[in-house]
Amino acid sequence: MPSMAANNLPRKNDTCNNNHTQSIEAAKGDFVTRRQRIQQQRKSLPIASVEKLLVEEVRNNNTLIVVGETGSGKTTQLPQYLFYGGFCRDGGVIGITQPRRVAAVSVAKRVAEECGVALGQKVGYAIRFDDMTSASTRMKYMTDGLLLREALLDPCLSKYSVIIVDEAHERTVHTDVLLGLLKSVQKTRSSVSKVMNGHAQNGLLMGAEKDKSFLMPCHGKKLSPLKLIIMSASLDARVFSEYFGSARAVHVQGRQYPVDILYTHQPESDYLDAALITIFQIHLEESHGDILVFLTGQEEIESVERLVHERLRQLPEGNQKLLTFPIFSSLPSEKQMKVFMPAPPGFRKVILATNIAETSVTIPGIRYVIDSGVVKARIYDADAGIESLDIVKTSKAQALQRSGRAGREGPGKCYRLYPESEFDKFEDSTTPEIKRCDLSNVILQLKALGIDDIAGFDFIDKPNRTAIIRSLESLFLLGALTEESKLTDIVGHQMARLPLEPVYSKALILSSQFNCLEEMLIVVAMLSVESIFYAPREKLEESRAALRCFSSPEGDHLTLLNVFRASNEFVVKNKLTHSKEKAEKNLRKWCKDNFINSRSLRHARDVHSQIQRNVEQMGLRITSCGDDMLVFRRCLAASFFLNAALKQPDGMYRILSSGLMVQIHPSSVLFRSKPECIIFDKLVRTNNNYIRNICRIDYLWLPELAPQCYGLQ
Ligand SMILES: Nc1ncnc2c1ncn2[C@@H]1O[C@H](COP(=O)(O)OP(=O)(O)OP(=O)(O)O)[C@@H](O)[C@H]1O
Repeated sequence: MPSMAANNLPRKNDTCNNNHTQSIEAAKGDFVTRRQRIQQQRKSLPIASVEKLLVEEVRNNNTLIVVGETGSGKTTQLPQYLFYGGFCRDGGVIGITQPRRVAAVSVAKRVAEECGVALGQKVGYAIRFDDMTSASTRMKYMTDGLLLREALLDPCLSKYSVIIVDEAHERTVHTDVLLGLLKSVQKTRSSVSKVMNGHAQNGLLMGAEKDKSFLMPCHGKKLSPLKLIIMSASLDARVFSEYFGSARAVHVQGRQYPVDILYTHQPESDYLDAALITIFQIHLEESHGDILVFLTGQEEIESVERLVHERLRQLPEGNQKLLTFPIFSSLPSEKQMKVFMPAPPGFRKVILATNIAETSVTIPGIRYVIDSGVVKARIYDADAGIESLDIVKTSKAQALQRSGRAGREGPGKCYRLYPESEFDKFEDSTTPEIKRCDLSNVILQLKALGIDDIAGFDFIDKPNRTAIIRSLESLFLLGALTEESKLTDIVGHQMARLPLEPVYSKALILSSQFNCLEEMLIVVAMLSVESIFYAPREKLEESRAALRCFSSPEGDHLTLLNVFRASNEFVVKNKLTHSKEKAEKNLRKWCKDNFINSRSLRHARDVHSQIQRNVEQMGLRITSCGDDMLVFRRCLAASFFLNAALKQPDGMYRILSSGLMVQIHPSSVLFRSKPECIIFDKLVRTNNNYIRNICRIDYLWLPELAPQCYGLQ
């Protein structure tokens, strides 16, 4: 792989700089200083000294793999180099995909600032339900899932001249599907540009030669070949290069600042406690600088947050200047963005994050990283046909990314809460998600893109065959596919349009026939967020009493419905008598009094509005079943029948579709009453196989409502 030596010296003739000279001169005071500092910082990035070389490489190669250390400047700089290198000259857009929303938004903001433009003009972002782009946007940051959805409407991705797939090493399921799709689009566009000089066949052109089923309607558009750049800090360039037909790979050398890595001597039995101790060790002993802690999920983050506050109260006042900021995927975007705001003078910020802050993001002020060494990952048991979220060790690549979040503005330190010998045993890279997840959603999306031969699709890593078959089976049973594995005319297409897990989409579609879509919208929204209830250890009895006020003997779904409706009533009453701010404050208090997680409830309310818009656009009728909850439970049984389970003499449950033995999670309102037959929403594996979100059903409903699965044949 050729290496590009980088030096940190400022260069002459920085094009972007020249273009900005006028605006810099016009600006005053702080603004000028900040702009100058940013431009200085840009020039000192390792990637800056190879700008021209990189632009030449992209000009000469349709596909390029770019590998560079964390913080070398790939994500923020390369799109600008290409913009000024003329790649948008004919109105083409440079699309940069990120695996995560927070990265797409925060990097776009930074690049807009570097270019001295308003966000949404030359530089913009687009994530699900939030489009900050305009006709003049030429550098567009987005999630990889969003670009996949764009491909549904424009299979040739004709507005893009360049697509950069960033953080490809993460190998999320969306990244992998996108890579296969882009490879195909690239071939199609190359043939279109050739054919345009000759003949186009009814505007339909063949995609990848291998994938004969992939016909792409390009409507005789004049298209230039698509430039594709695959980018990452820790990427096995060879795998990607081979996949793209020996594509050229370049390595940008050099990192910005050193990061000291510190390990524990012994393995830690409780990483949460270890994280807490390390936070305070840094806070009390180390010089200024903010702290970023990697944990596995919302529950852990919120419990560490509570413990930090408790310990702070025990410290002398002078040492209490520590502020906590959580960040996890289900936190509303504007709350996520709070982590990027500087701490007030004299205060230190501690950010408690999941792996969503692991790649691409630069959080200003971070000097210390605490890495728990674990992550919550999707694991699919193809034999049982069940996906679960398990806590697993990170890979070396992930550990590297985590430490890379320090040392972006100055030298940093990374505290790994495990011994070095354990790090040596980590896998080099994370197993691609496509090899360990339920494929139903991917298959639905591919089918909607017109790709019928799933096993024949050119995946960089083929998913497990049993997993494909399992997912095809469950989509068939849900009514999304015909026996020939084609998308069904109505249900299949409707399910593909909804941005939800297939079983949730099915529940919404069915509920409109059962006349309980109003209730199902609420329940699907509440199921889409993590932990609505919280039960602090020291107030266990009070929190249980609060839960009893909402709980339904029929199960958790109806309990969640009661919570949502009670909160709605409270909001409506409050809106009449109070200002918006006061009403929101009151709702937070109501949540606190009732041991309800106000963040989660707010997120559920957002999801509810979004999916309500979706179903209205699809023309589904939103009606209510009123007090007839039997209808609603029957609708749940008709949708979640693959998750039906029967009580065994020992109080365990057997999942009917797979035979797997499971237990009701203690947080369920049905934990004690243990009905004979139930449906559940999720399987969580700890030491036991726990099922969560349970609803009581009648066993005899199953052959009636899901004869395709339980019919007597
Ligand atoms: N929002 C920001 N605020 C301050 N500095 C920033 C910001 N975003 C980027 N930078 C600076 O630009 C540098 C390069 O960031 P960039 O995201 O382009 O690097 P990268 O090579 O893509 O790294 P990674 O692979 O870790 O995402 C950072 O190290 C930091 O110094």
